Amino acid sequence: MEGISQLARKQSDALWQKSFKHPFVQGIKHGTLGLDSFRHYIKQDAYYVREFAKLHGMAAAQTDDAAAVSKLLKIGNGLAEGELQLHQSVFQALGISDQEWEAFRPAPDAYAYISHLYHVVSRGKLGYTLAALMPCPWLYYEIGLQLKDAQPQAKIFQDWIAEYSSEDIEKNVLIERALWDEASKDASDAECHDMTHIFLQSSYYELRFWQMGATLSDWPEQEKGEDVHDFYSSID
Ligand SMILES: Cc1ncc(CO)c(N)n1
Repeated sequence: MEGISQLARKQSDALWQKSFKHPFVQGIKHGTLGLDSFRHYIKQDAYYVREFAKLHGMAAAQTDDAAAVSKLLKIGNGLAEGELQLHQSVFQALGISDQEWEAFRPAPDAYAYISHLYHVVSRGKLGYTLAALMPCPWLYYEIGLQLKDAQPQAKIFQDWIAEYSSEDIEKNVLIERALWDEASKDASDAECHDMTHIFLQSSYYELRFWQMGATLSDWPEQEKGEDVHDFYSSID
């Protein structure tokens, strides 16, 4: 029988294809992405991954199966250690100072994605939680597969590709898919429908994350004298 993970992946395929083709992803592959875009993205992503690691602790609290608790905490710990290391080396390469990081606030799209994850996790059901969390490692794993033979000139892009084409990410995807399929094996049709929708929502936020990087989108900065009227002019 087809598990929930396979069903959700199929239903989100059109959105995933948009991520694969996104100019931000293609720009990393070909080494043509502007460093200002990557810089914006990587700060948002350092915030994202830190919260994502914390969310694994909350996911672990939603099961009494000791093996599942251990797997989720281990993945969360790996995220906190491994990926944050990448972020730190990239921060250094891009000259992002401690002071700049202290002043950092998540942009609307990063904030919305993380808020969505906390919202779903707060429902307290592991199946729903994994539906929300899974597009993150899984989409990046598939992007890693597609980019692994690319040789962009910049070392930061090479390192980024290496991170997401590692065996670790593949293992994590398989472990979490199995946990999700198992947690959902007795789910009703309505619950399956909810979970595939949650997976689709996260997939949509993944797409927005690339777009946020590509367009440098952020809150209007009144402190810097940015004209808030300009910011809203397209809405009037
Ligand atoms: C936004 C986002 N999604 C997924 C991953 C994969 O860990 C990441 N680093 N950032």
